[in-house]
Amino acid sequence: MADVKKIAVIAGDGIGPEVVAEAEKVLKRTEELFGYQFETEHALFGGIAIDEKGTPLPEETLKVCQGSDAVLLGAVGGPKWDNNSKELRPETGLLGIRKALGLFSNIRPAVIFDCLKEASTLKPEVLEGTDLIVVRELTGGIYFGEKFRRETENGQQAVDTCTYTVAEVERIARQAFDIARTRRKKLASVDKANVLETSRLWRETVNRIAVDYPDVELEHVLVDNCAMQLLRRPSSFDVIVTENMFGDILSDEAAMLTGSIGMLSSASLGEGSFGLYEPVHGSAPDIAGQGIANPIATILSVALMFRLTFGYHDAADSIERAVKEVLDAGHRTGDIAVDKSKAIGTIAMGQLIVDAMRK
Ligand SMILES: NC(=O)c1ccc[n+]([C@@H]2O[C@H](COP(=O)([O-])OP(=O)(O)OC[C@H]3O[C@@H](n4cnc5c(N)ncnc54)[C@H](O)[C@@H]3O)[C@@H](O)[C@H]2O)c1
Ligand SMILES: CC(C)[C@H](C(=O)O)[C@@H](O)C(=O)O
Ligand SMILES: [Mg+2]
Repeated sequence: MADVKKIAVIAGDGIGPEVVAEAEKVLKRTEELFGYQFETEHALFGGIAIDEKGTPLPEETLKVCQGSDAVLLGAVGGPKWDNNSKELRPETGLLGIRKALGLFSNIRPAVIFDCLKEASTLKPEVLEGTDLIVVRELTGGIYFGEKFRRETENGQQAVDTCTYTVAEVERIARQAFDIARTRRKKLASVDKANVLETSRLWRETVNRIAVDYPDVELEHVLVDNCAMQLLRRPSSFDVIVTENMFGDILSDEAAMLTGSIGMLSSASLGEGSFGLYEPVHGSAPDIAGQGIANPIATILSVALMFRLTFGYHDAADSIERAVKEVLDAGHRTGDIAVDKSKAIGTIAMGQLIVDAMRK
């Protein structure tokens, strides 16, 4: 019997449905070319789920994800829901789904396509050879610590708590070391150990785990310095491992090395092969509905799904080669176009990539 892979598709808000539609065409083309079989099931998530179901993460959406081999996610959020209470925010649904599915590790590769060097705001010679992965801890830290407000004699006070346990740091550190082992064997652990207690625990724990990985060169970098070094010497980084909020910020910064946040894919993983795949970017309300969003981050997220969850390396290679070919041929969406007047739209870019896929 054919091995049919179940994929939950949660397109979300803003440009989410626009870029996910192109990624679904890539799934279809993969079936035709390679004979793999996918069964997709769509579910409501984010702002649209708040509007239609009264909650950003409906129970049935979670069930669809839990009953699938992988999840393909677009993006959530938008001004319409920005003033809602915490429970009725699309972003709360995103944190909820990551936690509920046990996705503690978020892999965000930033790879430079040679032909896009001129699209970056950095000088081409600084970018030369840049190929890094941010491994972001995804279910701990200040995102998930206790939050509340209280009245004080100086008025209202808001509290966000940052916590990490040794076990939480250990599992993400091991994963980052394992990834580094398959690459250039360099790991930068990023923290703020000069100020934060969670960072001191982070550093101690990473140092302890490092003993099991003598072949991997480890450096500790303070987060403010890392933000600067990423622009100064991006090619010297191989794998960067860091806590939740630092990883959020540094991965958006790393996106600009590649020319646009519209290029950055991601995988969120737990203990097994199950994964949630999404572009690093958000719902981009400023361009939503115009058909101009770059679908490449989402399409490359499908390639990551093939590699990391399904082991379909031939299909992943095909997608990545197709993206490179289309870019090499000079096709650009507005975010990566030097000459904006020649930019093509989301659907045109998606179709070019689908057409360039080969066995
Ligand atoms: N994973 C997610 O679902 C996710 C991630 C980040 C932000 N968000 C949410 O998205 C909303 C907008 O956030 P933001 O504006 O800070 O970040 P954003 O990533 O949505 O947009 C930042 C900038 O990048 C551009 N951009 C993003 N993706 C693009 C693409 N594929 N092609 C071309 N240009 C692209 C946008 O037009 C915008 O100018 C907020 O509600 C935020 O909470 C969601
Ligand atoms: C939308 C938001 C909650 C999310 C995060 O901070 O994790 C986003 O910025 C991301 O990078 O996936
Ligand atoms: Mg982010």
